[in-house]
Amino acid sequence: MPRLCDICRTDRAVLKRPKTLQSICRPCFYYVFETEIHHTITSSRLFQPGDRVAIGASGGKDSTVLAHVLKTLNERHRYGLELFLLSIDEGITGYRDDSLETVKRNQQQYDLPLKIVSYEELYRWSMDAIVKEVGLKNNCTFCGVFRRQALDRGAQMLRVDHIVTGHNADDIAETVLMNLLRGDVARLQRCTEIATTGEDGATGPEDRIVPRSKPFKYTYEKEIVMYAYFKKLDYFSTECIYSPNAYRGYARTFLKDLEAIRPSAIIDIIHAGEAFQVRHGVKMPTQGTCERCGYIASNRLCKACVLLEGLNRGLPRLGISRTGQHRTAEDIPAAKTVTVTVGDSSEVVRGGTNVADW
Ligand SMILES: Nc1ncnc2c1ncn2[C@@H]1O[C@H](COP(=O)(O)OP(=O)(O)OP(=O)(O)O)[C@@H](O)[C@H]1O
Repeated sequence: MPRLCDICRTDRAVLKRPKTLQSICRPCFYYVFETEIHHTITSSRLFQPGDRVAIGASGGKDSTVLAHVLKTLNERHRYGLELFLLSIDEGITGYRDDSLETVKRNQQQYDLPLKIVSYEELYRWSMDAIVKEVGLKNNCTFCGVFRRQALDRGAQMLRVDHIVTGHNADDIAETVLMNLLRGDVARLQRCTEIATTGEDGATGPEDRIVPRSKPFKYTYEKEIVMYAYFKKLDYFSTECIYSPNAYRGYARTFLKDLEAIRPSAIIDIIHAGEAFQVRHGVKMPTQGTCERCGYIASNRLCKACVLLEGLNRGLPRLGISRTGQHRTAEDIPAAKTVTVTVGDSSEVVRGGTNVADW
């Protein structure tokens, strides 16, 4: 006798929900997945009716599912949002050029306006050129700092009120662990915030900063992969060719091991991060404005301007702190894989790739 769905008790269960381990049918999975995100959006009051919202669209599974779900919820619950896709072209041949083709197809599929902003036009440096200069080591520092600012600049060009990104619960729990292990109290305090108004969550001058939020804050990566698979969404699943972010790799492997024993570990770590409070009197960095470009900065110059100056002066190591160092690809302890259970079998997928094998 087929097992019935733990939620509706009517249809046949076809998947095990990664977050709760319930056996459920496909319609109930869509319903709980979308409804939890709707609840996150409304309980955190992320948007106002009439808001223009840019979805940070990389073509990957998270932002593709985000575009799909946000469009669905916007229509279903009449949020009254005007949605845009905003893509940053970092200039990584064989990776971003391919994923941007996916975003262009998503633009047609979801009928949303698309804006692409490139590092080349903003900084006169592509990541291909930066990697030639700095090598694989440390390149993620440049890419991350430039992308944060590029998203902000793109959002200003689109004149949107808000940016949303596809950061999911796993990403946030990993970040909590990383900040804890590094003893980075300032970031630990703000990395669980669902909405931020500036770089790394700091508050900056309002005219410079576009508010940013993470509607997938409580959404498990495994469920995002399942949703994309069952809905047959068109997404790009190759890992970045320059992404040797070893430290996050260790945190990720640890988190996946914990999740395998106890699925609630991801949410528990986020809740622990949310409850974290810094003792009164602990010195925290203060935010000001970059003297050169006007973007928010905790020093005289913002991080992007310091890195750019290093590149332009032929001193690419300028501005790279010890904690910002990354290792080479060989140092990554585990590939970015996701194990999901459909029916009776478990499958390991890389970045949510071979879901077609299920
Ligand atoms: N090049 C980009 N252009 C626009 N938004 C981006 C870009 N890269 C990342 N983002 C945004 O930041 C989020 C987290 O990015 P990250 O690099 O961690 O990718 P990811 O976890 O693989 O997500 P995705 O599956 O959407 O690529 C993405 O979901 C997306 O919203």
